[in-house]
Amino acid sequence: MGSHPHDLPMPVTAAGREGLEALLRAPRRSVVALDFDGTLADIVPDPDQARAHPEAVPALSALAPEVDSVAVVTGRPAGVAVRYGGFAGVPGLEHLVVLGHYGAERWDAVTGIVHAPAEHPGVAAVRAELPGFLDSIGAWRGTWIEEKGRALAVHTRRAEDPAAAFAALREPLTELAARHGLMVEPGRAVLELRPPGMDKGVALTEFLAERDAETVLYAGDDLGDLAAYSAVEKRRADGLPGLLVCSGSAEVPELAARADLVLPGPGSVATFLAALAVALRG
Ligand SMILES: O=P(O)(O)OC[C@H]1O[C@H](O[C@H]2O[C@H](CO)[C@@H](O)[C@H](O)[C@H]2O)[C@H](O)[C@@H](O)[C@@H]1O
Repeated sequence: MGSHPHDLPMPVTAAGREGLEALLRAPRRSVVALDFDGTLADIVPDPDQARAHPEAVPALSALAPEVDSVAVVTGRPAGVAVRYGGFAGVPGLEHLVVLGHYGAERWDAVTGIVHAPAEHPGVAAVRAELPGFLDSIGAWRGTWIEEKGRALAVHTRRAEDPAAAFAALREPLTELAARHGLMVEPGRAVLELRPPGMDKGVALTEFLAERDAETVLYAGDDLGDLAAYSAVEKRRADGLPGLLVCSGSAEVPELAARADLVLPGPGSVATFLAALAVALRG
């Protein structure tokens, strides 16, 4: 990987280099949008123990005043991401926005309020059926259900063979979800049953339109981030610059293959964001 004049790592694609140049040239027209788990927070076996990397919030609070806005775009409930990220009341992050549940929920630091739609009725039905359903198809030891309020996630990271459990559960859970008007969102050793109609691409596109942004930097690590990648690629096809950053892992090669810049995990993402803040401050 080459180095940029501002001591920033050089994106490997021409489109990515254009995106970074545009961000450096016009930061006030730029949005920085980031996924939470795996990008700002290291992956851990228990989702309740996930926290922002110690360098992530200081980097974001240095960067946010230099750009139009910073948004966290996550599959987590917005309030959970705010808590686990430690995002509330941080100097520099007074205008942070957290788009939770793949954009169905929104928390604004300015108000401290989460806006959310009514719960999809299929979630209650799946909640009632899921434990028995998993038993009936032969529970994989170590799989467990995360209660997400507006969705339910079946985790396989703690199973004896996480990849085999994921593969075996994917089709039956997709059928269960479809019976109740839900969809399955696959992720890193997780299959989430959630309402359709929103994804990170829609959420990001709407946020960029709201901000009238010219340039976007999007960083993610998981399959759910591919929709946001597609949104940035579509904007680039329309002549609007963007930079796609991947918080890399062996678990999700699909994202690295489409990224302009692959960084080895949340610690490196935080270092990159801090360097970007320094470069923008001149
Ligand atoms: O969109 P994200 O911010 O990346 O959230 C997606 C899912 O993240 C969580 O699961 C992932 O992180 C866990 C903690 O590190 C890990 O144990 C799990 O294997 C990962 O898939 C969260 O629990 C899910 O609800 C989110 O959908």
